[in-house]
Amino acid sequence: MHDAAFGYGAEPILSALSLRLAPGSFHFLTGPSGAGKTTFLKLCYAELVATTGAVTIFGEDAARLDRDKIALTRQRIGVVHQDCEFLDHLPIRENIALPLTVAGRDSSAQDANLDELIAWVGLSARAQARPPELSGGERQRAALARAIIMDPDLILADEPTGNVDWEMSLRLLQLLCALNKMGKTVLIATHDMALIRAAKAQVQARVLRLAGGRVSAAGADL
Ligand SMILES: Nc1ncnc2c1ncn2[C@@H]1O[C@H](COP(=O)(O)OP(=O)(O)OP(=O)(O)O)[C@@H](O)[C@H]1O
Repeated sequence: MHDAAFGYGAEPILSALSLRLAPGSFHFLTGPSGAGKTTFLKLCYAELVATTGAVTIFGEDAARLDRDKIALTRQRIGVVHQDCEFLDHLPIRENIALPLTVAGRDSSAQDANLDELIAWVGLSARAQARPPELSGGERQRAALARAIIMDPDLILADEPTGNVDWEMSLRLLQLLCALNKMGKTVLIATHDMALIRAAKAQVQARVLRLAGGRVSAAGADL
């Protein structure tokens, strides 16, 4: 991001954003409620376009991406939304496979990979359950599996541990740390300072703080 700003109306929510998420890095994004964390993630996903300045995603100016390029770019980004929504009439296994279908890939040809991923997030026994039958922690793990089914380079997670207990938070964190160790860039928006402390024992995590529309960090990568 280079001197990027964004506002939903005339007032900027975010301004003077100049930072780089290096490939393979692990960042937390913190800040009070309403500071703009979700908005920041949406800029990283090209769901919103900077009002001024530039947001560059995988070397491309997000403001100049056409529809096809946006779709291709998003295939390289896995998003875990704050309120992980699913299609309630489909089993969780099919929900996790949905991005493959949307991208026109033959999900049946990737059955083994899909089952391996479902096992990796610990949901094999729940694969045929419908989303409303899952616990909060199971839903979060399903949302993570769906976010990484396309093998993205960048993972954006918005309060991924917001609705789960501490044990499940640690489990989700371990999955995200493992993905980072596989080379994926990870950005997690969270209020949870204990989670950040726990991550620092596992990966080289940097913390970005959003306040007053500006981002600051202790790390050298700003
Ligand atoms: N679609 C929208 N239209 C107008 N204003 C919005 C919209 N989405 C968010 N906002 C406003 O932008 C500001 C930042 O919202 P955002 O959701 O990015 O904050 P946040 O830091 O993620 O908050 P939280 O921690 O509560 O999830 C808030 O004042 C919010 O009301």
